[in-house]
Amino acid sequence: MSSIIVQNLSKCYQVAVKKPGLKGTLTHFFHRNYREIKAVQNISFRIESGEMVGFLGANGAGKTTTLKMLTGLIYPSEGSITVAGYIPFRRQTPFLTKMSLVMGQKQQLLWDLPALDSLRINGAVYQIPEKIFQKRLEELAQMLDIKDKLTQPVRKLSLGERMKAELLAALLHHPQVLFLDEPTLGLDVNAQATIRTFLKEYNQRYQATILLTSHYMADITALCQRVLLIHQGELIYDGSLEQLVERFAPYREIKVELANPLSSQELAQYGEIEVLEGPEVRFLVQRDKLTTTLAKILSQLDVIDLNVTDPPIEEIIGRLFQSGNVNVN
Ligand SMILES: Nc1ncnc2c1ncn2[C@@H]1O[C@H](COP(=O)(O)OP(=O)(O)OP(=O)(O)O)[C@@H](O)[C@H]1O
Repeated sequence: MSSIIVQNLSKCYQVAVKKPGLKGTLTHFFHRNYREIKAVQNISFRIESGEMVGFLGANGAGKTTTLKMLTGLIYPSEGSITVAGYIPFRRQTPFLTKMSLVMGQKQQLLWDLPALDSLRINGAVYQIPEKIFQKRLEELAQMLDIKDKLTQPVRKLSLGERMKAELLAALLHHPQVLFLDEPTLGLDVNAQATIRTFLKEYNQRYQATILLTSHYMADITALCQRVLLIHQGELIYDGSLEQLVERFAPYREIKVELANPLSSQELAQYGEIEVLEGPEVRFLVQRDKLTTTLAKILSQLDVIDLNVTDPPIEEIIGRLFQSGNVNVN
């Protein structure tokens, strides 16, 4: 069953344009000129219940705008959305109890109070009975390993601890659909990994549908088999991450350990030399030339060890962000 259905969704922002200087300010006061920003343009996709999908795009591509429309914070200019069977911008109570939005750069916990107080407020807002509240608190705090920090004022928590407490607050009412906008932003590698493990466990334990944006590809590769790629407001890819990498990694890396070192002149015929250190050499080879190059290396050189790897995924995605040159499946 589809948990999120988006059809021909668009969002245009009207932005007032003001000329510089006093004259510009006065003119602007009496007569405003507007410019249109097409933040999201005619995008359609479906996400099944329990799926965890990555939402990728460069800065300003339209991710947050889409998430805001999916959670009913802003109206779409055109198109339709259904989330857990509801139309988000109507903001009906049953809809609000079925979903949650966590933004890495915004917080809902009250700064000067212990997180537990904010959690209690959320418990009351969502009308969670005391027994269930205690049970969920215990369970989520344990999964997030944050129990002993909940009585401390939020301002005294580290960034990672605060993010864990934010997630706890967002999940107390057990939403079926979870929207995450950069949940690991600014966290160190260990804290990122903890959040990732938690999200995976939460998704599996409660079959929650999760749509996640992150600029850290490690989050996406660890959590999402499927990705949506948005470029200048348009959906340019909807499919598996694996296929995306397969199709758009233009070259592969061959790492070879030779029995005897050879000069770069002798090795140049096998591919572009990336690194040459004694008997170890790394070549960059076009994907379509991989098999012939491997055969040539193995038949002509005295090889002790050889392995083939893809270029880093950040590099592939970064290139796609720049070119936007992908066709939607
Ligand atoms: N409230 C707004 N008024 C006018 N323009 C806006 C508004 N919010 C976003 N935009 C513009 O819409 C476009 C999409 O912005 P959006 O925040 O959705 O991108 P994003 O993919 O989330 O980027 P980032 O990764 O930097 O957060 C950008 O050009 C942005 O400047």
